[in-house]
Amino acid sequence: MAFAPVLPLLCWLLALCFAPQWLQQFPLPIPASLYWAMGFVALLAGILRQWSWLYWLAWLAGIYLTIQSGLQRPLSEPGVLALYQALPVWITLSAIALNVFSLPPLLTWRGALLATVIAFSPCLLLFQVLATPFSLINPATWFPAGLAYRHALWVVIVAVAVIWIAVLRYHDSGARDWSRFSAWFACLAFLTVIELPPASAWAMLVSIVSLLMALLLQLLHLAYIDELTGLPQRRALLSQLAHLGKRSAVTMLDVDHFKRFNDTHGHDVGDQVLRLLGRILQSGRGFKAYRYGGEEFTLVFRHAQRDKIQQTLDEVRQQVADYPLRVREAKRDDKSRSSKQQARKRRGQAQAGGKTLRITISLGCAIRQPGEHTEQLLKRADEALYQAKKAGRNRVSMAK
Ligand SMILES: Nc1nc2c(ncn2[C@@H]2O[C@H](COP(=O)(O)OP(=O)(O)OP(=O)(O)O)[C@@H](O)[C@H]2O)c(=O)[nH]1
Repeated sequence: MAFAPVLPLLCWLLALCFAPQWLQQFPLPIPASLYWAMGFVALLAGILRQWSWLYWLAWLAGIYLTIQSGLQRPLSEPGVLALYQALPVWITLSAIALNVFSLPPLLTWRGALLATVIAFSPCLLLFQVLATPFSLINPATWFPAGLAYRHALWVVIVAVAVIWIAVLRYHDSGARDWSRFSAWFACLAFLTVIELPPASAWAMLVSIVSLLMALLLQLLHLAYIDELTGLPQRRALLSQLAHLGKRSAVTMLDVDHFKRFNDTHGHDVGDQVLRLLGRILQSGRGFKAYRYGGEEFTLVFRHAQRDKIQQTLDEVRQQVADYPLRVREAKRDDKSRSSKQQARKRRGQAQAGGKTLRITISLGCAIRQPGEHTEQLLKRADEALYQAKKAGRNRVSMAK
């Protein structure tokens, strides 16, 4: 899913390679409608409080404005070539800066000023066109014009893209970061096919759609993914249960003595345990895991093979029990154990020497019976979990 925002870029590049005439014939509503499209995405991002998108939309709008005002003329005109050759440098440096530096909240004077500067700074390059005699830089004198320049540009695009992709893969980046990569790539790719009439509109469209896709995926993420464990949360579970097949099973899973664990080691270490569980369950095979709420998780199986399910659940239980959890925790004395104030103070603290802890989980599983409603199925799984707790914890209990 993280790569989805790159798809519009790939489609456009494929069309550029294999059907450029189709791109030229396709009636694109330009240029004002693209500003409207940017405005729409900006409005959506604002409503969803995803401010970082607004910086990138300001960046895109500035580039488009500069292209529309300065590059819709023959490259042979004085200054136009200089603008054409300075623009990729600006696009790349500003995109890197937007990615690397932490941006202030947009609704502060610093944020608003920065967004304005981002939007209008490429227009400064227009001075290369509008006031050639006063231009301070003239990249046209740095590189030879023509085909050699295009080839050099492609070499630079590919080199930067390879490094960028490596960084995104290394950080396991999400759709948001891939959409920004896509927008940067589209803007630069446009400069290599500048003579195709609607190329700038296509590049902008690709960039806007990439940013929009990432925004919608972010929305989906906020609605369905639990921030702490990275697992889908109860809302996602309920929509999955609505389409549960006849042959299926549900397991409720709960960390043993988690309250005591929290009280002893602090809320931060408790969170660490939930994160670890999230990782283990996410990598589990044969089921889909959800965070039901608190320290409870739900596993959904899409088959009803009792022995296989029991074996899988036992493996998960054993994997958790065997996992040595390395934590750094605060030192504390016995008195503070009972003090709520101290416990609150310890939240957010993770100091002193490291320690290895072990946790266990209990699991209760119910296999769906013919005609059984999912609420009833969940209830039976919950009862089985209760049985597992009652029988001494760290075990799997299968409902009858
Ligand atoms: N650290 C952390 N603790 C949480 C979170 N959500 C719920 N909890 C804690 O989980 C604990 C749940 O405790 P209980 O439901 O009493 O059950 P338990 O201590 O696990 O005992 P048994 O289930 O009987 O083994 C409470 O102390 C909650 O504060 C969370 O997101 N992070």
